[in-house]
Amino acid sequence: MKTLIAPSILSVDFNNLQQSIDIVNRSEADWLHLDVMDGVFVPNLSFGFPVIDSVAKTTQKPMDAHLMVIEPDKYIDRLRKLGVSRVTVHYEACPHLHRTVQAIKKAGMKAGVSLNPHTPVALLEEIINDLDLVLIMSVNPGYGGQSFIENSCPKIEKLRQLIDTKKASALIQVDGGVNFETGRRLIDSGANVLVAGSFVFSAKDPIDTINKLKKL
Ligand SMILES: O=C(CO)[C@@H](O)[C@H](O)COP(=O)(O)O
Ligand SMILES: [Fe+2]
Repeated sequence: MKTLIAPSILSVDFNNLQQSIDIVNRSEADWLHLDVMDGVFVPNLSFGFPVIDSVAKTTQKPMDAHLMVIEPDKYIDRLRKLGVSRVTVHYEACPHLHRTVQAIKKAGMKAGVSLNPHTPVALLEEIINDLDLVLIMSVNPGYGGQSFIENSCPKIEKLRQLIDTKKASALIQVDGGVNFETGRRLIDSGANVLVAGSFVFSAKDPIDTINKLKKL
């Protein structure tokens, strides 16, 4: 399948948020990645419902919410009402992961599970067939602009093997430190969806950068 690109607005200038949404709208991006952080699951706060509500009004791309929060179940209904298409929760934040995944799907959204860099893919064995997406964190979640963790490529190969063995259909998304070079290697390892934040929005020509990532 073709690689999907999900630009993250975490590192944009929020004084000019509309400008960044327009960039993504005018590009060949597939989804718009929204990083929600609660300052508890990760050591940072980002944005929540008021910002997602504003974004929802003008984005032409499906909204892909990456919840770096504890107790994500509390937010599922409001995300659905705001028009979010996919919700990804963290394995490490969900003691009742199966229940959380079912609640996301019951609300009519696609369900993803994210793994921190230290969390083995084998832990998804009993739930992989219920998932629409697995998000491999290639940095420790919490901040944009960090360097890529090399172990992410062999980890994606293991996940691809698990998905194939189980005849599952989950997409493999990767998030953190993605650029042309790491992006190429991630695709070769089996990734389907690349999230890119600072690489896109610090580029001279963000639209061209998104379109080139798409062609990797
Ligand atoms: O989830 C996160 C960070 O926790 C990401 O989505 C970042 O926004 C990616 O930023 P870059 O590494 O691409 O700058
Ligand atoms: Fe993210």
